[in-house]
Amino acid sequence: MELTTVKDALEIILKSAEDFGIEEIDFLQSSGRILQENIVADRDFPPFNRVSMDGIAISSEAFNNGIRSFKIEGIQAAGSPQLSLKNTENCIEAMTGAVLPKNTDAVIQYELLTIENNSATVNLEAVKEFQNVHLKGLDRKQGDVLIPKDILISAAEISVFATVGKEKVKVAKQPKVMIVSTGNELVEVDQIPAEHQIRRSNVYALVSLLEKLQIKAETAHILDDKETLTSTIEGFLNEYDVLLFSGAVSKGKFDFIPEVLNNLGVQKLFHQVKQRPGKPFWFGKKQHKTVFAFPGNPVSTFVSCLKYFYPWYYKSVNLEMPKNEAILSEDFYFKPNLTYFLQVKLTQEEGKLYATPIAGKGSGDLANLVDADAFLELPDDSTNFTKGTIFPIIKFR
Ligand SMILES: Nc1nc2c(c(=O)[nH]1)N[C@H]1C(S)=C(S)[C@@H](COP(=O)(O)OP(=O)(O)OC[C@H]3O[C@@H](n4cnc5c(N)ncnc54)[C@H](O)[C@@H]3O)O[C@H]1N2
Ligand code: MOO
Ligand SMILES: [Mg+2]
Repeated sequence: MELTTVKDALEIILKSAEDFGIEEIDFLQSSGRILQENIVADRDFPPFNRVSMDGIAISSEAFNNGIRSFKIEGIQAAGSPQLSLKNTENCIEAMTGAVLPKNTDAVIQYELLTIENNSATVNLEAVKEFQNVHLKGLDRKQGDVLIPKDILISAAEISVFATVGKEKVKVAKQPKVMIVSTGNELVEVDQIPAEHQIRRSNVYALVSLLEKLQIKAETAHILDDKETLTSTIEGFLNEYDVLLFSGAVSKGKFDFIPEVLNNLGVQKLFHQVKQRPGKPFWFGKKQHKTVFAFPGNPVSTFVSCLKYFYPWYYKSVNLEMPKNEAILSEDFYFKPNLTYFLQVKLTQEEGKLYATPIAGKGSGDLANLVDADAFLELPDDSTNFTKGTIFPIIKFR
């Protein structure tokens, strides 16, 4: 069977991106989600002439007319309505965050004053109009778009939602995802495996990788039995937008997933990719349902999720996928005519990112991932990869 190249596989996957619509959620729950509305300034930023130093507010004209001692008329606190200076040769004490009092246009900080007998004496050569005043509308004007739609929400956006009173924000809906492990050898995390068993680690790697995208996936385990697989997966296809499988897609006597999916009407878009690890990867669609069936070896599942599910999700929510690259720090040799996802440790030196190979013992060696930060993507058309060459990387830290 002809293998699909990594490039073609990714292209097919990106073409099958889906739109999951829009939902409105609590602004504080929106970090990591993709904004689906423009956020507009409900008033000027700042909304009034804001005092930006604790001190006294004066009329700069009075200062320029030679006055240096200003009788204190009152105190303008933050959170109090605007006061008015009655005699422009006097001053009002004014606090950071307060409205600049009427008839004043400059603030002198306490450090530059002496206050005695309710009078503030200024020891300064010059006072500039609006010094220490953050002018109304200086940052943004009412009606300005503060945040455009289609951006990834982070703490900076959360603070803007709060300041404009957006308690609910419109974000892209997340796909409903079911992560399925298969295999009679697998037991739960809290179980003691028998000699011939192992714990089902791949599903939890996938759960965690999806959590990074703010997707809360559900999980299930199905034994290697065709009928159980068929009836359970049929239910999942009705209920979920995306099914992620790990295992049972290769040549084994109990690798039933491709056959079962085919019987359930999921159209295969490719099976087997020109890559290591992850060669037996199967991908298909049933109308708007998307099925990623990753090979069961732990590193295969791990890298395939990053290489294929991540870009599919980014495309689906209309977001640019970040691209990274690094410099290979030592020569590396890989013979097979396959794209090789080499595990690497990343280090930064003089502003450059270097990737040091830590290949591990193959796609079953999940403990090796702990020492790696990323996969370096080495193309299928070479065997000798020389130190100093730049390659794309898929980071997972
Ligand atoms: N005759 C051939 N055999 C194999 C080929 C091949 O081309 N011809 N490909 C190999 C490659 S490459 C891979 S990768 C694996 C893929 O196998 P499957 O997708 O069929 O996965 P399983 O057979 O179910 O399991 C493989 C391996 O992974 C372990 N596994 C499975 N699920 C989990 C899980 N949730 N957590 C932890 N470990 C899991 C499973 O116990 C097996 O050890 O096939 C090769 N064989
Ligand atoms: O695709 Mo497999 O991961 O090379 O063991
Ligand atoms: Mg197998």
